[in-house]
Amino acid sequence: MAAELAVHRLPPPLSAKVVGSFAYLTVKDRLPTILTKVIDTIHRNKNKFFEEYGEEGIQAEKQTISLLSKLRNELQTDKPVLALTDGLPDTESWNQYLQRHQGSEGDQESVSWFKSTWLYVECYMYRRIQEALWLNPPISDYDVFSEGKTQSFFESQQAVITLCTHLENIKERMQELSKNQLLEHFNKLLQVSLWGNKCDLSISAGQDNSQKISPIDSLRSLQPFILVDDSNMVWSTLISAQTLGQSGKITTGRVDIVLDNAGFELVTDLVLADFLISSGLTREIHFHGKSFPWFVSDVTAKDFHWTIRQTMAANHKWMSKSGFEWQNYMKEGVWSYHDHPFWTQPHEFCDMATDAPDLYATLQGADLVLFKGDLNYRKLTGDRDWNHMVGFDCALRGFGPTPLCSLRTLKANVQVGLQPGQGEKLTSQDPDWMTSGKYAIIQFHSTKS
Ligand SMILES: O=P(O)(O)OC[C@H]1O[C@](O)(CO)[C@@H](O)[C@@H]1O
Ligand SMILES: [Mn+2]
Repeated sequence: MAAELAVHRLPPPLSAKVVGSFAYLTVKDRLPTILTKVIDTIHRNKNKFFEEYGEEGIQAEKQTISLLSKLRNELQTDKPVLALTDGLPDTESWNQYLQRHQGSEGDQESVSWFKSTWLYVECYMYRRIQEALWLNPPISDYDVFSEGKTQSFFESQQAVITLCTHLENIKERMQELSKNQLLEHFNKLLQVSLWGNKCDLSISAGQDNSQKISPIDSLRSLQPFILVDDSNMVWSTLISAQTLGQSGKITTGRVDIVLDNAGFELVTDLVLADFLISSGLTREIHFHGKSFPWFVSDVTAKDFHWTIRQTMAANHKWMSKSGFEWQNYMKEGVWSYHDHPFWTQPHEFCDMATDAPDLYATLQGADLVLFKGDLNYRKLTGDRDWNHMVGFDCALRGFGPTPLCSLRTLKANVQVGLQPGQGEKLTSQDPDWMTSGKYAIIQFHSTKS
């Protein structure tokens, strides 16, 4: 890997300072659009705040909107990024990160929305939204993105029912399935979880993203759009995590799923996780979500538990049966939900071992970690402008707590581990292949690099 890095000088992180780049268009257009939608959402809920909190609620609504309008102006006029003032547990680490970014001379101007790195300013925007709410109790814990996330769930009901019915059919016959049949079902549900990632609200700045067609029937037609498919490595990692105990009983491994979006995507992850447990392939699943609302549609603890409750309450027997099963897994500790602050900070994952050694150690306890989505891929690879043929292990720059796999639909112009000529061919066929969400990867890395 070191040799490869020597050959491929470390490319710069993507930044909006490159006029016309995808980062530039995101910072110039999409982030202000998202902020405007947040302001509109808060304004639209003004009466709700009044009903719940009286005059205080109105004051808080007004104050929050003025803070967010100020934030939008800073963003649109490329002002210096400001230190956080809300005194939350992570405020210090955010402000230290900003100081490091400003360099020793404390050059404030150099860290502005269009001059700094895209990954940093985009993460920072969501943390500033949190600050605006946090500074204005009693609406501090209002989730400005909840309407979009719940809508994505409700509008995907048909697909959810199809998925839960499909899972039920497998579970009914689980004992008689051959290993090949098990592998086939695994590959299908891995791909369903992969394509569930198309449904994220930040890329569409909140536009409709519900899943309308059958998630199973569409797999065959989507197959050609998977640019890297290491699913066989994922399968063999699961199998090799199984050990034969003294008593002749097979014990299986632990899989961690670093979640991305709520709504339909979360259901696809829960279905995959249920299959891993009910097939006996895995003994335990740790889910990792966000500790506050993030990138419009990312999963918070509230979303996670709400989704299980909603599935239980469905008036479709296989859907509600799945929901009760999932609640049971949580109760028994077979499944657990975690939300370390690191996931809502701007760090590249190669810094995790130093910046969040406790989280790194947690992930080392898993036999496999699945990273869902585009933002996680950007952080795995440092959001850098890599040559597409650079190896995934090289781009990870030493991050490797345990064998890992990225399940990602491409929504940002970062992609490594392609074959010679593959990137060029895609660019000639489909110029937006890196950002349209049409293409995907199942990209694996074992720690034995
Ligand atoms: O929900 P996902 O798959 O992480 O997608 C979020 C991505 O969408 C974008 O907002 C699109 O540019 C990226 O900034 C971000 O990485
Ligand atoms: Mn997301």
